[in-house]
Amino acid sequence: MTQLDRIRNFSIVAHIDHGKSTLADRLIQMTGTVAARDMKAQMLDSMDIERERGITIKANTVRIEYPAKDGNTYILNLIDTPGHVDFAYEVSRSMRAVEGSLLVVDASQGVEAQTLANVYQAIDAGHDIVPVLNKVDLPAADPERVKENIEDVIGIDASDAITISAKTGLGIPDVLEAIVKRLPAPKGDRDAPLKAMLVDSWYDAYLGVVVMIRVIDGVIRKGDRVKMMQTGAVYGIDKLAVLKPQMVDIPELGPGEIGVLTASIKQVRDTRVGDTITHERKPCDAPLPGFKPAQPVVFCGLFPVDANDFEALRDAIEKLALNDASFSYEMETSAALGFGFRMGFLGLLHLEVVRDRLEREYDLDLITTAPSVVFKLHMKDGEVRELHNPADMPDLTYIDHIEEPRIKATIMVPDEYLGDILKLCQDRRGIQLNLTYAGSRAMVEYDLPLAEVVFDFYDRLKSVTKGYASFDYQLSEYREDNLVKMSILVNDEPVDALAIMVHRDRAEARGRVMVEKLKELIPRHMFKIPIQAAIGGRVIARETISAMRKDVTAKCYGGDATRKKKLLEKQKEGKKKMRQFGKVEIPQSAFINALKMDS
Ligand SMILES: Nc1nc2c(ncn2[C@@H]2O[C@H](COP(=O)(O)OP(=O)(O)OP(=O)(O)O)[C@@H](O)[C@H]2O)c(=O)[nH]1
Repeated sequence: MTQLDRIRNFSIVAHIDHGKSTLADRLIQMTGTVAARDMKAQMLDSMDIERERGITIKANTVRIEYPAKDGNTYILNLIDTPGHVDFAYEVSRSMRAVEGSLLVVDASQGVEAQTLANVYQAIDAGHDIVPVLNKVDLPAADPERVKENIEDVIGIDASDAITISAKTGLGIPDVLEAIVKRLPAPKGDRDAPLKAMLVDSWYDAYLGVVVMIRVIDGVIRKGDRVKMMQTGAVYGIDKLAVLKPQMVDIPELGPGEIGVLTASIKQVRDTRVGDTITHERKPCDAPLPGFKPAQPVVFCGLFPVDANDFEALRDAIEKLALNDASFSYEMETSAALGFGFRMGFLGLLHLEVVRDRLEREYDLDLITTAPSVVFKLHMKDGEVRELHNPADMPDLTYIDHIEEPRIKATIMVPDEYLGDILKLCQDRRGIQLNLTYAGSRAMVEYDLPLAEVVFDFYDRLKSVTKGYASFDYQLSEYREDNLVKMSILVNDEPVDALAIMVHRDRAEARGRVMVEKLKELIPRHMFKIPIQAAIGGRVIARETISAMRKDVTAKCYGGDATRKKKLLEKQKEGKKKMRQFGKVEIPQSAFINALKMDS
């Protein structure tokens, strides 16, 4: 048995909440990789937000040593992958670094949209797949039905699926044996020139940039001088380690192995995921086929509520960018909001995570403008421009036509909610592509404009189906449509942060909803405030907030001074979350809430 024969590299693919992290924790625990006293629930979800929200964002990895029943000790490298649609690109890149997958399906639920999307990525990457039915401790678990479901919907053999409960530990030894028996060992040539794949990289406060690699051929050692084939940069390796999951130094990594290195790399942006690492002196012939870099698809403006916080915001964004190369940012000025940043994200969840971190970890109060997709403006002079911000929309007379990104969405939903889903998709300008059934669940595919999905589609989908629908999407193409910019005027002043691109046929309805919402969201002032939605110079919807005296202490007759003080303080507190537009104060929450559609 060679060294390679004792290695297994794998990932776990699952729909969100089907128990991937719990299973990973169990595998770590049962092999004694982490001493029981150091075991925290969800070992691999290292970021606070991840733990709080229970989602895995950054792919992590762990090396497990497992003494198998055949008497050999195997090295099992698990790469953890995120489950949410926004992070599909992270899934695809980690998949290329391993040979097999455990497909975890909740035995009380069955296959969901992200199970499908993730397992297809594993199949594309050429993986061998071991189906694992989790949560069999639940009374609603029906492993036999879910086996059939896997065979029907995914089309792989599930007859020897392993039934487990990651919660109680039932069946975990079978999973470990199956990894060794049913997944292939990696291939590679120790004597060939070094060829390693850059799988991931992140910023560590003590070590600087840490790079995760998978060695394909050759051997990498501490002190080696290596070259990144795509960027051409050369580095000396300072540290070589494996993750257990904490770093443990190791003198070398051979073919099939997964580990991390540090090499005085300044920022994560200097590393390209998918790049090939080789020796400077004796390089390999050809790099590995590249990865597609992550492309931001959702853009929005982020502005500090307090203009004095601009420098603090810049600082915070630069710090976050050290660790997350997947969002883009550039400075933006808005007539209404002052200085801020236009930022690009992989999806809405990504946007929320980044905004949350800025607010929480850096103690900033932020205004988020309407999320927008990238429109392509075909100008009359033949130029094609990308529009990241509706506020930058040029005069219509220069534009020949506008294209918008479309997606192919897959939605899985219990029968009884199908009608609601079809209506929701129809309302969002969807075109139905396909409708199939697996048992009492329907799988429907829609062609939808991304712009109609980025905002609150996912929330709506969850609420109309009481959480039972699952959803996944892929970008498909850019297509022409009748799109216009709708402006919102508050007290006759256009508020650029509320401008959106809409389909002309929907403009009136959207405009009406927005002005009605704003009427509720903007508090009364001492004067009348007209709120209008307009396309070009034409007003398409209008509401008016009537005037009011706003002496909040007026009702406190007599001398209750503390009560009066409290009220004034409360009002001051409220002010911090307001933004001044001309004479009108608009609460921070209005910017997002005005855009929510109730259809
Ligand atoms: N009853 C029961 N609950 C389980 C089992 N495995 C996991 N859970 C629970 O299911 C929920 C989701 O589990 P996670 O391990 O966080 O799911 P995940 O797939 O890693 O989710 P993401 O990290 O968000 O992708 C948690 O509340 C777990 O405690 C099980 O075998 N039985």
